[in-house]
Amino acid sequence: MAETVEQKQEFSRGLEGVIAAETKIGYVDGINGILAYRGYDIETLTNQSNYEEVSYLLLYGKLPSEKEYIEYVSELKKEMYIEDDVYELIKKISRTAHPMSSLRTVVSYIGGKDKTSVDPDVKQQEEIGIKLIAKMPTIVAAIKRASSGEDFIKPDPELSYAANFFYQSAGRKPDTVEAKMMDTALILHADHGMNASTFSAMLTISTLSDMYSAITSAISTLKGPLHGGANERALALIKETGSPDNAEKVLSEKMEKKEKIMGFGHRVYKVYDPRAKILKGYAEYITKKNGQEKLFQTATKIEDLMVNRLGEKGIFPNVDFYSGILYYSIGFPPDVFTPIFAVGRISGWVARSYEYVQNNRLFRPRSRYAGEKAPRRYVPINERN
Ligand SMILES: CC(=O)SCCNC(=O)CCNC(=O)[C@H](O)C(C)(C)COP(=O)(O)OP(=O)(O)OC[C@H]1O[C@@H](n2cnc3c(N)ncnc32)[C@H](O)[C@@H]1OP(=O)(O)O
Ligand SMILES: O=C([O-])CC(=O)C(=O)O
Repeated sequence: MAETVEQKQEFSRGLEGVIAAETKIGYVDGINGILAYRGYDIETLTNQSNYEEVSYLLLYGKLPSEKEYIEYVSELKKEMYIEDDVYELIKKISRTAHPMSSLRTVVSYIGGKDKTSVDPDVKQQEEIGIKLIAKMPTIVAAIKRASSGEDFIKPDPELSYAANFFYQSAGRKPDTVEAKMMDTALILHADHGMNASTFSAMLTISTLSDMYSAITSAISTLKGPLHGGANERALALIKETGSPDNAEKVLSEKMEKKEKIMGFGHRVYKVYDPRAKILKGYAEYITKKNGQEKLFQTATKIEDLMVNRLGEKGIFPNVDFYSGILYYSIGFPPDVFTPIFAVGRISGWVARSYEYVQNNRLFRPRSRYAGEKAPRRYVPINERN
């Protein structure tokens, strides 16, 4: 019998190193620690731009003119509201669900209300994507408030994307530094190559399913602790450690049990994640300002020990290690950290899914069969032991 593709080809566990798409959106250099969106490095964008502009850049491939910027922002403001039944749903499910599960359900529900999701053409996929970029902060803030038993706060059209998210979540307007920190965190999370959740969105849209479904898939994928879910667990580790003096003992116990240390390691970066460097600076600033220095000192002690032990293997803090301290210090509960990641990542999910579907080819890898050889003799039920 002729050899099949599965028998002939080497396979890559977890698709490591496999290049499955071409993109003009974002560039990740895991050896030199570089992350750039459309050619602009993240250090420049976080210093000089804002989330709305970065979102436009990811979607349309260029920085907007003043007119394009005003139009894009007003489109986001027009679409940022959610309806009363969505608030009701959020109230109901937030009694028991983790905020990431609520987010997944809410995006799916909104998709069910939108008739364009039935059989969208490519242009409609983009329009749905922009609606979701606009609504994401409103949805996540509402989930945060419902889970904490607080009343909802509607969006304020006078505020920027990041400030509005903060305002609806916290119930007060951010000061200038808080607004800048939130904006920076959202920019840093906006896009990151073909990470698992982005791949999940692209995979879904490659079947010509709709953008709501693609984003629902992405949220489901981001939730896991090996991906976006690590930020919540990284803070839990820092809090469990309690003080720098305990770090050695806590890490040794976990590593003896072969537990992964959350917020460390990366499939692509074998050096310090450039996003973690920026977030670490903000985490240091805000913990000092809020009298939570111990949290930061404990985190840096964990970092030092981890880098000493595993730096040679290319294991350093990733984006999820310091983001949690930052969010926590400005008042967000840990189970909302991964939904905040989703607020930032929504632009990348939409941009990459839209880019892909414009030049679509179904994703369909194969797996090597390692089971029993066919044909097996079928044993009737009364003869089986
Ligand atoms: C936004 C993001 O998604 S960033 C990533 C967030 N996830 C985390 O922080 C969870 C912790 N980290 C990890 O689990 C991993 O580093 C991943 C999943 C992110 C990437 O891992 P992979 O490329 O699949 O590497 P893999 O899990 O195979 O690990 C390779 C080796 O490094 C070790 N390693 C990797 N990360 C860690 C870690 N965080 N703690 C301890 N050891 C680690 C593994 O135990 C393995 O060791 P071995 O070769 O002795 O068996
Ligand atoms: O790229 C990855 O695999 C994970 C990651 O850092 C991200 O999605 O931001």
